[in-house]
Amino acid sequence: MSSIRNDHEVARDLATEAGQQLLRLRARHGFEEPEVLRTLGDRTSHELLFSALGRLRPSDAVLSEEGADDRARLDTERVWIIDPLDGTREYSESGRTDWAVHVALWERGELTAGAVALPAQGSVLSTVDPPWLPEERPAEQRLRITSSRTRPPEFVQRMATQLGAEVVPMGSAGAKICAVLLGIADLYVHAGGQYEWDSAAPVAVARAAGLHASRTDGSELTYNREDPSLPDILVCRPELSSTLLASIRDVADRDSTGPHTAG
Ligand SMILES: Nc1ncnc2c1ncn2[C@@H]1O[C@H](COP(=O)(O)O)[C@@H](OP(=O)(O)O)[C@H]1O
Ligand SMILES: [Mg+2]
Repeated sequence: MSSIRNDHEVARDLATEAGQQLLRLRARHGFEEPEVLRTLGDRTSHELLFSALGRLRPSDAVLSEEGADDRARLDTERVWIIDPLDGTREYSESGRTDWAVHVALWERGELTAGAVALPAQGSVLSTVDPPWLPEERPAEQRLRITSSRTRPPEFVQRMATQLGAEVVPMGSAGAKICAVLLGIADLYVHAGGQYEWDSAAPVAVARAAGLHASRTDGSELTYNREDPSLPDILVCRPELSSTLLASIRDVADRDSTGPHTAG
C-alpha cells in the first residue's frame, strides 16, 4: 500500500484490513465458544484500527466502541468514529454474513469520509467510490423494511402493516444500511438505542450515494457529541423519506422507545 493516502482511502483500506483479520480469526477459532470469539473479534479489530490510525493520522482523535472515551475529541477538529465489529452477535454465529467493520471520519461538524467492510460478503462500500443507487422501484412493488433481527423498534410491525411492506430482519446497522445501498431493502429503521459508531460510517457512505439519513423524527443525525448515544435512525431512498417519516409519526409510541422529539 502507498504511504500517501487520502482520508477516503484510509477509511476503506483500514476497514478492509480489519475485516480480513476478523475472517481469519473466525476461521481459526470456530464457533464453539461464541462469547470468546465475540470478545476476541472486538478487541483484535479495535487494536488494528486504533494503532493504524495512530500511525497514519497521529494528530486525529478516535472514538471507538471498544476504546476508552478520550474527551479530547470534543476539542479536536478531526475525529475517527469506528465500530471495529458491528453485528458482534452475528459474527459469532456460523454461516452469518451480516456483520461489518465501520471506519468514519468526522471533521468540524460533518462526516466527510467513511467505509463499511462486509468481510463475509466479500465487499467494502466506501466514500472512495460510493455505489450507484439501484433504479427506483415501481410504486406497486412492496417496500422492504430492514430492521434489527434481535432488537427491532416496537413500532416496526405497525409500520409494515400501514405501508403494506415486508420486514427483512438482519444483524448489524452497517449491513442493513448497505442492504439499502445495494437495493436489497428500501429502508432501514431503528429506535430504542444505538451509538454514534453504529451509524457514522454507513451514514457517510449512504449520504455520498444520495440516500436520506436522519433521526426518526426527521431531525439531523449529529456526531462527535459529548454523549455518543444516537438511539434512532431512518435511512432510505430519498423519494421515500417524507412518506416514511409520516408513517413513523403515526405508528410510534411516544415513549422511550419511540423517536426522540427535537428540542
Ligand atoms: N437498544 C439498543 N441499545 C444499544 N445498542 C443497540 C440497541 N439496538 C441495537 N444496538 C446496536 O446497534 C448495532 C446494530 O444492532 P442490530 O444488529 O440489532 O441491528 C449493534 O452494534 P454492535 O454489534 O457493534 O454491538 C447493537 O449493539
Ligand atoms: Mg455496532
